[in-house]
Amino acid sequence: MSDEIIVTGGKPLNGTVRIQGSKNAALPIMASALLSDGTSVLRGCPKIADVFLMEKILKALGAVTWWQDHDLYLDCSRADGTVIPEAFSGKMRSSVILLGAMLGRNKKASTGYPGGCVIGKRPVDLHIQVLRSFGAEIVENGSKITGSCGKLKGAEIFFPKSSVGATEQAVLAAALAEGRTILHGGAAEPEIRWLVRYLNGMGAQISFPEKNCICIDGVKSLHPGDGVIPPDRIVAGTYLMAAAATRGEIIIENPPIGEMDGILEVYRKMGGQYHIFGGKLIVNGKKTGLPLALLETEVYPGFPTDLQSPVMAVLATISGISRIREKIFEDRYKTAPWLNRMGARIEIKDGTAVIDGGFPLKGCTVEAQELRGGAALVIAALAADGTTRIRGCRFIERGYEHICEDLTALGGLLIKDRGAL
Ligand SMILES: CC(=O)N[C@H]1[C@@H](OP(=O)(O)OP(=O)(O)OC[C@H]2O[C@@H](n3ccc(=O)[nH]c3=O)[C@H](O)[C@@H]2O)O[C@H](CO)[C@@H](O)[C@@H]1O
Ligand SMILES: C=C(OP(=O)(O)O)C(=O)O
Repeated sequence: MSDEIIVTGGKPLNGTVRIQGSKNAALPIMASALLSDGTSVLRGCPKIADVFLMEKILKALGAVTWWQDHDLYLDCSRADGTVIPEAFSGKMRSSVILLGAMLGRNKKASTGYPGGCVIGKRPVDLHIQVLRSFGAEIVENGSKITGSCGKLKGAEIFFPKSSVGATEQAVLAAALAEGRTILHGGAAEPEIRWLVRYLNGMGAQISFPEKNCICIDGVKSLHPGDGVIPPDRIVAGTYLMAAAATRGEIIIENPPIGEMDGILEVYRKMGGQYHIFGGKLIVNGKKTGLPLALLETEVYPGFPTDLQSPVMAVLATISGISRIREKIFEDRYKTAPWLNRMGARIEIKDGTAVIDGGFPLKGCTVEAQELRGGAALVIAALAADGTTRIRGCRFIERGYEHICEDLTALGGLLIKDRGAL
């Protein structure tokens, strides 16, 4: 079966776009539904492959789920399963954060190792340390992680490095644990705050007493949650980069503007212009044209690793030498050879991408090997002359609900080709 996006490029984007709900906010909030015996609602939830997969896992654990438009209902009254099928866990990184919630609920949990984008080693040692800190016994046996516990007990945890997933794991485990948990040096990404807001809406007692510190007073029970999933800052950033690469002018109707400082700063350094009016982000990418001496990916509020490949595609359109150093995931440069096939000149030297930009990009056949790398290929294809066939559309669909429709409405021409079924 064909699994391609066909892009006819060469035209500046122009028009207005709305941003879907955030994948990385929705997934841990779905996990939090396991902490109550009732029906939780996620409003404005994106209909993307990873959300559908998390829904399948919750169903395998006994939840009953349904959708009303973009509102996802999760009835977890009988979600007492303790085993995540390996076929599901291996397809998604976020499957691992269910362990804390499952242990909190059912005292037992087992899963295969998590999958997700292949962008580096991505170990789970911090997740396991976190769960052990709460008193859980965790055994790793070849392909499985198995946990058991009595009542989880609150703990003081010092994270040796910032990890979004391990922080979510700790917050989910602590919500129903006995006593107080204090997390030092956990991740500060906005998705953590969205999870906390949702859990507090369920009756959890979580606060941020000072910078880099989260305090969770465990409660005996939580009621079901009901909350909105925020717009996706990475999707907003992707469309911003698409406007920059094509020197287009677009309006983003509902940007999560408070979460985009690091992204907008880099866009501005490339010569891009924008202003905010009535909560909308008005983007003028016409003057994009300045190379970046060195862009480093950072934890929040710095420039996010998830937009590293999209910005690389933009830099390929800008004359001069730019450099990108990926500091979070050591193997997140897989898109560079495909961009080179389109006419870019990118070399990876000692963990740094050196982009000699401004050479014309030409449509050809390329292959997405992971989610954001795939989005970067879409951006390059929009800026290229001619037609590009991007294989591996399924990776892009893990996180983008309607990238073809959105960018076509902005004047790009994208067609999904699934071939004969
Ligand atoms: C579903 C989701 O929200 N995914 C996001 C999440 O992934 P994820 O939660 O997997 O990323 P982490 O923040 O945990 O990873 C940060 C770094 O810590 C390392 N690490 C992580 C866990 C661990 O147990 N041991 C360890 O060494 C990782 O290999 C990486 O180098 O945050 C990443 C960093 O912002 C984003 O790129 C992903 O889009
Ligand atoms: C790396 C990503 O996702 P995951 O952690 O789910 O693989 C991403 O969203 O860019």
